[in-house]
This record gives sequence, structure tokens and C-alpha cells, in this order.
Amino acid sequence: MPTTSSAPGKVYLFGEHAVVYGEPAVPCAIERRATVRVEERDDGRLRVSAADLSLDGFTVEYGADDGVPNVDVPTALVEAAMGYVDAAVASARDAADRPDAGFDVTIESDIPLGAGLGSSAAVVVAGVDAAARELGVELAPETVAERAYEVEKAVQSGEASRADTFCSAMGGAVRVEGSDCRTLDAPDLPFVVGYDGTSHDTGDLVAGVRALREQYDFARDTVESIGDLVRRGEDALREGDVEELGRLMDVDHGLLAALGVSARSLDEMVWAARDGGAAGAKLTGAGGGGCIVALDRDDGAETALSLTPACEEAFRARLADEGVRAE
Ligand SMILES: Nc1ncnc2c1ncn2[C@@H]1O[C@H](COP(=O)(O)OP(=O)(O)O)[C@@H](O)[C@H]1O
Ligand SMILES: C[C@@](O)(CCOP(=O)(O)O)CC(=O)O
Ligand SMILES: [Mg+2]
Repeated sequence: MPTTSSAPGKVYLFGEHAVVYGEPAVPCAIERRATVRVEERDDGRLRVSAADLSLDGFTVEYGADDGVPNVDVPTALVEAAMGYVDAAVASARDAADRPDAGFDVTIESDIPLGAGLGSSAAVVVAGVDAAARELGVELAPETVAERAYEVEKAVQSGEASRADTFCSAMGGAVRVEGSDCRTLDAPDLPFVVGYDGTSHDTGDLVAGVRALREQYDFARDTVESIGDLVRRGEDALREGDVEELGRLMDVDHGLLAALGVSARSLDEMVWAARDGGAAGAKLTGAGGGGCIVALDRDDGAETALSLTPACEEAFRARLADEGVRAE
């Protein structure tokens, strides 16, 4: 019998990148989910079918004996796409003490891939949960979050925060500062997302910020300023002060741009959203291309984004109360 789990993507209200260096961040889970179906197979092989909105559906099959993917899409693309899934399956094998378990894995996701909405975290969280349950082990969402964090850290060359994975596992709005991870009471904020249709590599962008931080004190100061801003933002979130949240999002976008992780398309979408009346707008996630998030109370920003050439798709994103769940 196959076992299926799903987990949500997220937007960052504030704090991405700085959270990697121990500053606080507030990501919010959104109602776009990745669904992972897992069925144990008795030959020890791993077969993965991934259908995604921005990558043609593909299937990879390989076993411990050869390790060679059998597919007809470019190897680099496959390797990039498989890193997270492979490591998620390995984590579940470890949790169940079944190092040789083989699986058929099928992934479906309505989270654009590599666009800052946490598709990697959602796939890993749902994958660890489903594969562990398929092997008879029920993990608490907090445990799934911690295992998924270890996976992201390993795949992103040792650089990741707990923010995306904790948010995806727990749902709702969360606050992450180092290893201190908490869920927050938050109102359903009027998020609208603008997506430029491109993707980024989170590991590369995080490495770029690290290099800048090592070279320039101003980059260290910028990371600390993002932390200060997040602490101010927490008060505004508690009070449901959308105007102040928007102002702080605008500043956060400027600080992220100073760290070199914005892009022309992201800046164009941010300005379109502001011109359309958003309370504030910023890139979300690693940046470099992908998505922006804006606070849009009256649909003006969503309309402005949908009319902006840089924006391929604009959509509303409701807060997802539920994190990882069995389907
Ligand atoms: N539907 C999917 N099927 C298989 N792998 C996926 C899917 N969605 C995301 N991934 C994995 O997540 C990676 C993208 O993660 P990342 O660069 O962190 O961007 P983000 O988390 O912002 O979407 C992909 O290269 C792939 O390994
Ligand atoms: C840049 C970072 O703060 C968030 C990355 O988010 P995403 O993978 O682009 O959705 C990295 C991290 O927290 O691990
Ligand atoms: Mg990611």
C-alpha cells in the first residue's frame, strides 16, 4: 500500500538569508503544497517520478548497485532535481533503521520550483514523512522538521537555516532564530505573489552572501540590520499592523538587494506591486529570480503585477494552517 504525505510551501514575511547567520526570520506557510507518494519495493531500488509545473515531468530509476540515473533529460538537471529527494529518502531509511529499503516515489507539486516558495523544503518534509510512515515509523512534525533541515543543509553544501523546513512541517507563521523554532499566532495576511517564471539555486545564492559577508563589514552589518528589522516586524505582526509590516518589507527588500540577491525582474515586480497600492513588497526566499511577495488589501497590486511584463504569474497566497499531513 502506498503512503502519501503533503507539505506546504512558504513566503518569507522577513528574514531570509540573515537567518542562515543566526538572525531571526518569519516565514509563513501558504496554500500551495507538494505531495509525495511512496511505496516500498523489494529490490532495494529507488524510482522517482517527478511532475512539476516548471520542469517537464520526468522519471528516474536507479539502484545502489549502479547509481546511474536512467533518463533522457540532461544529467545536471536531474542531479540538481534529485539531490533533495535522494537525501530525504536516506533520512527516512535511517529513521526506520532500514538502510536497504527501496521505494517508488511519485512527486506532484503546485509550488514553482526554485522560485523562493520553498519547494525543496516541502518536497523534503513530505518525503521524509511519507517514506518513514511507509516503513512503519510515525515521526512527530518537529522531528520531520529537524530531519528535513539536516537534508537541506547537506544538499546546500552545509548552508541552510531551519526556517523553510520548520515552517513547512508545522504550517502557519513561524519564527526561527538559530535552533529556536516556534509557531506564531498570525492573522491571515493579504499575500499576493508575483512569479517571473525563472528559477534559482538556493545553495549558490547563499554562498554568494557568505562571500560578500567575508569580504565586507557592511555586508555583516546588513545581515544584522535585517535581524533588527525582523524584531520590529514581530511587534507589527502581533498588532496586525499591515501598514508597518509593509514598510518593513520594503526595507527588507532594499537590504536583500544590498546583499546582491535581487534581480531586475524582482525589482520590477516589487515596484509594480507598490505602484498598485501594496502596503509593501519584497523578494521571497533566496532571490536571484523567482518570486516576490506583497501585502495587497484591495487587489490593486495583483492587477498591477498581472499587467507587468516581468511577471509571468500573479496569485493570491492564503496562509496554510496545516503543515505536513498524511493524505
Ligand atoms: N516537484 C518536484 N519534484 C522533484 N524535486 C523537486 C520538486 N520541487 C522541488 N524539488 C527540488 O527542490 C529544488 C529547488 O529548491 P531550491 O533551489 O531551494 O528552491 P525553492 O526551495 O525556493 O523552490 C529542485 O532542484 C529539486 O531538487
Ligand atoms: C536563503 C534562505 O534563507 C531561504 C531559501 O529559500 P528558498 O529555498 O529560496 O525557498 C536559505 C535558508 O534559510 O536555508
Ligand atoms: Mg529551497
